[in-house]
Amino acid sequence: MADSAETRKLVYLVTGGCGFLGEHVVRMLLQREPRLYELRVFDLHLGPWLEELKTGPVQVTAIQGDVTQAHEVAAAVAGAHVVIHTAGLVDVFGRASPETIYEVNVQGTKNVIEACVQTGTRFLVYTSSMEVVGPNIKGHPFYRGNEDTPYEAIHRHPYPCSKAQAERLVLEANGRKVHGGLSLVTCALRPTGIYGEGHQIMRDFYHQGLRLGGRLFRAIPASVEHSRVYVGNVAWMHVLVAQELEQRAALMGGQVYFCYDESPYKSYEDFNMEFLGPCGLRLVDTRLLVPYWLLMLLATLNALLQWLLRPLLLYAPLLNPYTLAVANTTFTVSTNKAQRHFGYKPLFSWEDSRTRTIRWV
Ligand SMILES: NC(=O)C1=CN([C@@H]2O[C@H](COP(=O)(O)OP(=O)(O)OC[C@H]3O[C@@H](n4cnc5c(N)ncnc54)[C@H](O)[C@@H]3O)[C@@H](O)[C@H]2O)C=CC1
Ligand SMILES: CC(C)CCC[C@@H](C)[C@H]1CC[C@H]2[C@@H]3[C@H](O)CC4=CC(=O)CC[C@]4(C)[C@H]3CC[C@]12C
Repeated sequence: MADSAETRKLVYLVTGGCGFLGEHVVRMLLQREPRLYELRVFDLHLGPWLEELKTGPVQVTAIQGDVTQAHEVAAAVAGAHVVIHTAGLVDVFGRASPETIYEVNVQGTKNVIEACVQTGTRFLVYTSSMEVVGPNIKGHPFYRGNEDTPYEAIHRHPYPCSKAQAERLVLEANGRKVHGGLSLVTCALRPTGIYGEGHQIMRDFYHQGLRLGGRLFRAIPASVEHSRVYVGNVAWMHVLVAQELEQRAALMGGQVYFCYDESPYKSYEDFNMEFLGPCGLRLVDTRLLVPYWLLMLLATLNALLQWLLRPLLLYAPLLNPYTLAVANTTFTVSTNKAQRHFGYKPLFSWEDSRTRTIRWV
């Protein structure tokens, strides 16, 4: 019954649908949204894996496009019931210029909102980030916080600034009249650091460990805790929000939700070792910590080198003053808002999430 042509009526658009998170959202929609008729996957770079999805009962339409181009976005949005906007430039390493980051993350989001308004699309789910809140430039810890926890959210880095601006635009757009006279319903999801199949930085750490003879050196004290969330659960939350937004518009419209699951609070490195350990790497004697002053010196040196070498080549290592500050500041989330508002429960247990990630690494 769920698969019959009459029940399949909805058109979804996923921007950034070929990214790390976007691919999981796309696959999750195909598995868990029985009302789906057409799924539009919009991305600057389309993945070859999309081809295999085209043989199923849902019409999968691959759209190669750029969110900074308003006309391309409007064409993709026209006729969609729901837009899940995950496209973004995730760059905390100085690979792209601040202008490009703003262009994609802020202007791109403006284009998506305006396209919804012009074409009459009513439901918009935005992938925001915990970085919209923190860690802030003062390095204040955010310990077991929720969506209402007071925190001085002050940033200088272009990535969190751009995500914060884009999130504000999305939330302010809630209630705007769209073409046809109905109201736009928007909400924003704030994942903490996402991990899982396709998490490139995890692979980079793995390869670095192999180059160092199977060892990694602890840089961040084990007492600095981070919340992390499995990509499958983040995708599931997006799908659930998209499904519930119409029925619960008054409650959910204009709201933000942290993405959370049962993944344990750990330091960035200890958490990564949950996956890299079973793959044969070890964190060298946990009492031997690289001194903070040395890390800061290296991070500053990296930033200087990046600036000096910019005219010649792109030097963008993982360690810079910003990533060091993020990695070195406790940021943990403890909330049940998503459960209270739209019945979210993680689809994948910690054990499942761990096993799937290890298999992938
Ligand atoms: N990876 C993480 O830990 C977290 C990610 N996020 C957010 O989740 C979203 C997805 O991030 P990831 O999947 O990790 O990144 P990703 O880089 O793997 O995916 C982003 C996708 O957006 C596409 N894209 C970039 N610029 C575009 C443009 N101008 N037009 C169309 N498509 C464009 C890319 O081609 C890519 O496929 C982003 O909005 C990011 O800010 C939020 C919190 C944590
Ligand atoms: C060797 C260093 C001491 C450790 C470097 C670790 C960093 C590369 C990563 C530490 C924390 C990560 C960020 C965090 O998980 C939150 C994020 C949210 C986003 O929206 C995008 C990704 C990221 C900024 C993530 C990026 C890598 C870290 C800075």
